[in-house]
Amino acid sequence: MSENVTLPKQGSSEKADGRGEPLLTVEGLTKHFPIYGGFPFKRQVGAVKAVDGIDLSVYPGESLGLVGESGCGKSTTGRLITKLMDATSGKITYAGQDITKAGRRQLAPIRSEIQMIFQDPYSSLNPRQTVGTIIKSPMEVNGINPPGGREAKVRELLEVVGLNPEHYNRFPHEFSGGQRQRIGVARALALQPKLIVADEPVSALDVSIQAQVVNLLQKVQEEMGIAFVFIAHDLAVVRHFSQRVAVMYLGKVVEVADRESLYNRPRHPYTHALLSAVPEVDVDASDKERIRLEGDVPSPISPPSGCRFRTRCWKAQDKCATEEPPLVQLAGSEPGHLTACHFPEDPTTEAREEAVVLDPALAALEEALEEAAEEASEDVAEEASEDAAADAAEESAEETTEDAAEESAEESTEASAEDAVGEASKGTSKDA
Ligand SMILES: Nc1ncnc2c1ncn2[C@@H]1O[C@H](COP(=O)(O)OP(=O)(O)OP(=O)(O)O)[C@@H](O)[C@H]1O
Repeated sequence: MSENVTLPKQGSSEKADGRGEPLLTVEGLTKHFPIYGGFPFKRQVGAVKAVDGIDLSVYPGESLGLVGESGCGKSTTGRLITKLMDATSGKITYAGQDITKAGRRQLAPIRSEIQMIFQDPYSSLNPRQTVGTIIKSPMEVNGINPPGGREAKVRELLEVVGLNPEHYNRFPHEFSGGQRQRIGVARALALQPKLIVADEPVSALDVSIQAQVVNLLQKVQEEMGIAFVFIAHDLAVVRHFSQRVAVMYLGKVVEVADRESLYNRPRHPYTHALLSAVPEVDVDASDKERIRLEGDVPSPISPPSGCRFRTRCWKAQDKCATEEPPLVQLAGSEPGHLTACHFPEDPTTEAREEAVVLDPALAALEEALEEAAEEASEDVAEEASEDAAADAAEESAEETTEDAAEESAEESTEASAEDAVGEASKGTSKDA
C-alpha cells in the first residue's frame, strides 16, 4: 500500500487548504518523564514516553479535538501547549514566535492569551476563595483593569457562562459540578484568551449536564472567536464541537482530519475502532462497524517498535513492526486528512462482514464461552429429549396400565355380571 503515501508533513498540506497561518504549531514535540532507580545511587533507568514526536497546528478561532484512550498523552500535550510544563524536545510556535524555551518575561504576554480548563471542577477551584476572587485573580496577576472595574467584569462573565451575577460572593462548595465548571470557564475567559485548552472539561460531570457545558463552550468559541484544543477520550463528545480532530495513540498522532472526513472516511484502524465505540442512536445498527477495542494501551515506557498500534491491529503485517508509518495524506484522502498507517482502511465506515476483536485473549475467551454455551445447549437438548422420552414412556406405561386395568375391570365387571346373571338364572330356575 506504499503507493498510497503521497504528501509529507501536516503543516504544509494544511496551509494549502486555505486556512492561513496557524495560531499555534507544534513540531516533533516530545515529553519523556525520566524513571530513576538503583541503589545506593539513583540513576535514570528509563523514561515514560508520554508524548513522542507530534506535529499539530491550531488555527485562529477553530476547535481542534484531541482524542485517544487514557494514557496516550493528551493531557501532557495540553500542558506542553499551555507551557505548564517544558518539552523534552521539539518546537512550539505561537503567533509566529518560537516559545519552546521562552522564559518568564517572554511568556508573560502569551500566558494571558493561552488558558486552560481542567477536567475536575471540584479540585481546580480554591475552596477558600469566593467565586469573585477566583475569576478576578487572573486579572490581578496580569495587571488588567477592564473598563468599569474588575468586579463589574466578573459579574459580566458570570452572566456569560449562565450563572447568577449575584452569586459573586459565594464559595465553590455552594455550586453543583456543572456550575463549578462554568466558573472554570469564566476564569479562563477573564483574560480574553485567543486559545483555550480544555482538558476533558465534561468527563467528570453527569451525562445530563455534559451537553449544557459543551454547548456553553461552543457558544464561547463561536461568539468570541476563541480557538480551542478540546481534549476527550472518545469521539462522541468532540463530534459536535470540533471542526478538526486529531487522534492520538501512545504518544503519537495517528490521524488528523476535518470532522466530516474523519467521521465519514477514517483511514486509520484505530480511528475505526474508536468510531465503532461511539453510540449512534440514529444509525441503523447493521450499518455500524463491529470493532470492540479491548485490552490496554501498551506501556509508554517501552512502546512497540514500528507502528505502535500494531499489537492491537487486525491488519498488522511484518512491515508494521520494522517501519514507523509517517503521518501523511494517503491516496483517496482529502487535503488536510493525514494518516500514519502502512495498511490503511478504505475511506468508508461501511459494516464489516465479520466482527473484529482487537484483543486476541478476548477472542479466545469469547470462543471458549461460545463453545461452552453450545455444549451446554446440546446437553440441555439431550436432557430434554431424554426427559421427553422418559415422559412418553411413563405416559404410555400409565396408559397401558390404565387400559389394562380398565379392560380387566370391565372384564371382571362383565364376568361378575355374567356370574350374577348366571347365579340369578340359576336361582330363578331353582325357584321355578
Ligand atoms: N508527571 C508525570 N510523571 C511520570 N509519568 C507521567 C506524568 N504525567 C503523565 N505521565 C504518564 O504519561 C502518560 C500519558 O499521560 P497523560 O495524562 O498525558 O495521558 P492522557 O491521554 O491524558 O490520559 P488520561 O485521559 O488518563 O489523563 C501516562 O502513561 C502517564 O502515566
